[in-house]
Amino acid sequence: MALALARASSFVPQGPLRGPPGTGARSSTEGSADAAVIVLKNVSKSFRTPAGTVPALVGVNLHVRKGEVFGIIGLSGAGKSTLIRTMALLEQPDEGAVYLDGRDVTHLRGAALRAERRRLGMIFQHFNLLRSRTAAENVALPLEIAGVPRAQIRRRVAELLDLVGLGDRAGAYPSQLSGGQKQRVAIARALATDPAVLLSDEATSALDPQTTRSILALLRDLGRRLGLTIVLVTHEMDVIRQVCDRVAVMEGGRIVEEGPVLEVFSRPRSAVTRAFLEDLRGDGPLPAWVTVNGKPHPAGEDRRYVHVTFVGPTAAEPVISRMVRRFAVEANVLRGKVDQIGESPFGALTLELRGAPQDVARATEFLTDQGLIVEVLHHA
Ligand SMILES: Nc1ncnc2c1ncn2[C@@H]1O[C@H](COP(=O)(O)OP(=O)(O)OP(=O)(O)O)[C@@H](O)[C@H]1O
Repeated sequence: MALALARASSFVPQGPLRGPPGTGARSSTEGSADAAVIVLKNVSKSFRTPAGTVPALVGVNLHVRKGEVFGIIGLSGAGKSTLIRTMALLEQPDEGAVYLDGRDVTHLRGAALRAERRRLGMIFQHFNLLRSRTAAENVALPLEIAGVPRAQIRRRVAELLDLVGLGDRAGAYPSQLSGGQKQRVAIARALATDPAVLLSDEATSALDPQTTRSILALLRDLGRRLGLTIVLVTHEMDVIRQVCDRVAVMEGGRIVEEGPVLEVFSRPRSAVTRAFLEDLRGDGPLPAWVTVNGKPHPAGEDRRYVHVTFVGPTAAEPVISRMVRRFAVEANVLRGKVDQIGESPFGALTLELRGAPQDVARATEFLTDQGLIVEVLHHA
């Protein structure tokens, strides 16, 4: 790709990567390969409303590493938009500090603030394109504001539109483009000033599932090709599943859980994370047809209900059939999901195991020994 987005350092100062100051985070090693690009340290933010003060962020600590896709998920009102707007330097915290490439950018103003913002591209749920401008003119806008010469703008806009697969729609107005195409234009515009970080606030929430997949694949691809760091806010765990490396779960302005996506999906700790994952993990309450008043039936028989999660290589092994052959148990699959998290296989099954208690217990142990994550749901 001609663009190969040769980092346009002429108008975007590239600061040295330094470790974030004293967060206690794993990435605080000076100059390490996974140095944090964005660090938030004890960030709090409230809004005053006629009804009183609304705490939107409460003591938030997090670090986003260079080159990763970092997801932020939460229910409506959890504080996600306020958090990403704080990262985009569009909101200033009441307390705490924000670091970009190791520099404290919490209280910048004027030209210094504008220069840092150019390092942070942002895309939105409703695209925010100017209707009176063509796709090319929308992409050109940040370059015009940055004072880039006309000929250079023309070249770069063409490259950016090619990069997002819209080279042939340069002259189209937003009203002539589909939702997915509009978001592609918005992505090209966000990349125009060659940011280090792309911040996405519910960028796929207005799109159908197929278009969502193509936009997420584009973001993932751009992240890899350009060495971009991507932070995305969503209320859909499926978006996190498809594209993120790590995830933070928010509730009531706080981060209640954070970790690599595979780990959080395999062993969710908080109730809100579990609720988000119920469909993907298939581990809600037992189906009504195996329960009476929430208890398994028929009582008195030797049955155990287990939820097993397979991740990585174990997902490809016939572990359940081996268990049935080896132990005097029968296994009834009550529900299940087999899918992928990023590029790793992931499976989750709820099983009813029938047999003598000692056989059922040994079979359950076997599943754990084979590397599956096993939760016993009910023991009749
Ligand atoms: N400008 C504002 N003025 C007053 N209150 C605000 C403002 N922005 C956010 N809030 C409040 O702060 C809290 C967090 O809002 P925020 O928009 O960050 O949450 P969210 O997780 O992004 O929600 P949603 O998914 O609905 O957008 C909410 O109670 C919200 O009403």
